[in-house]
Amino acid sequence: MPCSLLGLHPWEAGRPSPAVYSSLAVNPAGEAVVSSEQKVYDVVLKQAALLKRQLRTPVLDARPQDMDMPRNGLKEAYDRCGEICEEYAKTFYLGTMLMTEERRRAIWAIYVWCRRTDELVDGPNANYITPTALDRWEKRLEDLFTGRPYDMLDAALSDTISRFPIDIQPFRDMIEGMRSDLRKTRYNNFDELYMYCYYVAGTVGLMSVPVMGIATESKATTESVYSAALALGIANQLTNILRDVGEDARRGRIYLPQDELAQAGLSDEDIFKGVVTNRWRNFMKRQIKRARMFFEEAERGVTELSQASRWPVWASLLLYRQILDEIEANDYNNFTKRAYVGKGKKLLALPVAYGKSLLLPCSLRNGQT
Ligand SMILES: CC(C)=CCC/C(C)=C/CC/C(C)=C/CC/C(C)=C/[C@@H]1[C@@H](COP(=O)(O)OP(=O)(O)O)[C@]1(C)CC/C=C(\C)CC/C=C(\C)CCC=C(C)C
Ligand SMILES: [Mn+2]
Repeated sequence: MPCSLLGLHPWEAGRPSPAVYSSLAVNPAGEAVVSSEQKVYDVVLKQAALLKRQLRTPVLDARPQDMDMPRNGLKEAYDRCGEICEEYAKTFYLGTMLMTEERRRAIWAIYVWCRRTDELVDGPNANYITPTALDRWEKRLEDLFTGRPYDMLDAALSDTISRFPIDIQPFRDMIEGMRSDLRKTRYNNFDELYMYCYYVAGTVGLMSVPVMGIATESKATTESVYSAALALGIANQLTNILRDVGEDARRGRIYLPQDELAQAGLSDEDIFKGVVTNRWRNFMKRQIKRARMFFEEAERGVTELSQASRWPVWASLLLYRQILDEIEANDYNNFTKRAYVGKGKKLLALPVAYGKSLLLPCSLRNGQT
C-alpha cells in the first residue's frame, strides 16, 4: 500500500522518491492503480529534464542587451501585475520585493495568471463559469505561449516565458485543478486531496523554479529541487485548506479527506455545525503535522536555489507555516476564527529568513541530496 493512503509521505524519513518506491496503489475493489504521488512525480521528472535541457542551450546569454528591460507597453503591463500582486497577496508581494528586478517581474506575471485562473472558479462570476469557459482560458494560454497574448497581463507572461525556460504543463494542470473545483466538493482520501493540491498549488512551485534558478554551486539534482518546490506548493495549499475550513464549509465544500474524518469519528455534519471538540482537535493535530512534513521537505530545497531567490522563498515559507501555529493558538477553531499572522511576526520573519538564506546549500553541507 502506498504511504499516501496511510497518511504518510513517501519522502518522509529519507525514503526513496515515489518513482522507485510506490508506483502502484490498490483501490478498494482490489485493482492496481497509479497513485497520485507517482503521477505527480512523473511530471516533476519531466519538468526537471526540460529545465536541464534548456539550461544547456544558453538562451538567456544569447539575448541582445536591450532584452533586459521590457519593451514599451510591457513595462506598464508588468507594473500592473505588481499592483495586482500587492493588492491581493501582500505577503507574496513582500517576498518579491526581495528579488532581482527581472525575477520579480516574472513572478508577478505568473502570480497574476494564477490569480486570474483561480478567480474564474472563485471570483464574483464563478456561478457562470462552465468547463467550456475553462477550455477557452486554456486556448488563451496556448496562444500566449506561442507569442500571441490576448491582453496586457497575458503579454507580461508571454514576455516572461520568452526570458525563462518555463514549460506550459504546470499551467495546463492548474486549469485542470479549476475544472475539478467545478465538479467536486468532497475528497475521499488523501490521495485525491494530494492530486487537487498538486493541480492548484504544487504547479506554482514548478512554474517558479525556472525563474528562481538553482545555485551554480548546488550539488542537488534538478529533480530534488523540483520535488521541494512541489512540496512547498502542497504545504501552502494544505495550510490554506486548514485555515479556511469554516469559510469553505459555508460554500458547501469540504477539502478534508473523508476517510480520515470518519476514522476520527467526524462527519460532514460536524463540520457544518462547527463546534470545536476533542475529536476535532485530534483530527486537526494530525492534519497540521502532515502539512508541516511538506514544509520540511520544501526546506531542503530552498537552500539549493540561487542565492538571490532564497530570501524571498524562505520568507514566504516561514510566514505561511506560521498560519499553522496560529490555528493551534486559536485552539483549532478554524470554523469561525481566521488564523492570521500579525504584522510584528511578519516583520520578524524577514531577518530570520535572511539568516537562513545565507546558509550553504544542503547538498554541500551533507555531501549529496
Ligand atoms: C525549491 C523551492 C522550495 C522553490 C520555491 C518554489 C516556490 C516559489 C513555490 C511557491 C509555492 C506557492 C506560493 C504556492 C501557492 C499556493 C496557493 C496559495 C495556491 C492557491 C490556490 C487556490 O486556493 P484557494 O482557492 O483555496 O485559495 P484562496 O482562498 O483563493 O486564496 C491558489 C489561489 C492558486 C493560485 C496561486 C496563487 C495566486 C499564488 C501564486 C504565487 C506566486 C506565483 C508567488 C510565488 C512567490 C514567492 C516569493 C513564494
Ligand atoms: Mn481561490
